[in-house]
Amino acid sequence: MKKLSSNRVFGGEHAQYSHYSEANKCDMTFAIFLPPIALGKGKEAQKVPVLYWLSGLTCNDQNFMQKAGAFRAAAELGIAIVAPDTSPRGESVPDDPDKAYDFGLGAGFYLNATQPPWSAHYNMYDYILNELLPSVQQTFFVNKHSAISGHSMGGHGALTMGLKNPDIFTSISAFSPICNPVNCQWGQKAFTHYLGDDKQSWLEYDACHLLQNASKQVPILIDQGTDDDFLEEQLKPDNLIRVAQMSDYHLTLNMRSGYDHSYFFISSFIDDHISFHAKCLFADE
Ligand SMILES: CC(=O)Oc1ccc2c(C)cc(=O)oc2c1
Repeated sequence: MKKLSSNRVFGGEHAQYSHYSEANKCDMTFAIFLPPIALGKGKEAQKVPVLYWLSGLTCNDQNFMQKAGAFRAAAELGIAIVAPDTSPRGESVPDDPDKAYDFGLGAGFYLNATQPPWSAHYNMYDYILNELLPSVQQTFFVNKHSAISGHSMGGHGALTMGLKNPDIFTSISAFSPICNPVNCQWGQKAFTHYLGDDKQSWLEYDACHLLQNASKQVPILIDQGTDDDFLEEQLKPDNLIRVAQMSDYHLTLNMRSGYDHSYFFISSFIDDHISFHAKCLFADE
């Protein structure tokens, strides 16, 4: 693993690293925030839990770290934050021929592609679960407790990865998530390319389907702006709420009046999400 940058922030450290991913067959960059307590400032260092943050379309490891304003709360509560990139990258990695923002580079949709040419590199699900999590565990002063959050496409990633791995993630949260990708244009385009025409195979990465079939109720918090341009056509939180009610799955959805899809919205409520995860991450201490 190679360290690319380091900054002191709120008494902790923000750093970027690069490492080779076997799943994605390319180098992947990720960012990590370590709170002061994990660095042992003046005292003995303590292992801290980790919040994984999955960013949305067009983003990389830096958008959340530089815009969300999450470090004060994470430093005070003693939580590390890890933000991976949103897709494989590099000369050998294919991109959308039309260079659209909703597919290809910057749009990995946190799944394992099964269709060529995408399947050679677009395996973000395996990368995060089987490579990034173990590497973070081995390299940094963190404990085994993990939670997951994300925005938009990354909210879809947080919901699907969290629901598929209820024994790994203590809690799931999302801002403006794509809640039902099999029923929206962003999801249908990406899933057709990455997974093929068999719509049955898409369900493995659809939060509504996964929630309906969940074996365990992992706590879920969602915040959604009412003035989000993508709310009706792409995000569809009502579909998730309907399934949750039918399945008796208790989740919290806050509709936030006047907020849009941007990091202005995320930064306004990120402290609530960090506190929500802290309750679950520290529950057995
Ligand atoms: C930095 C930033 O604003 O990120 C951003 C903007 C727009 C979107 C859209 C439209 C979708 C998504 O999944 O993520 C996303 C992220």
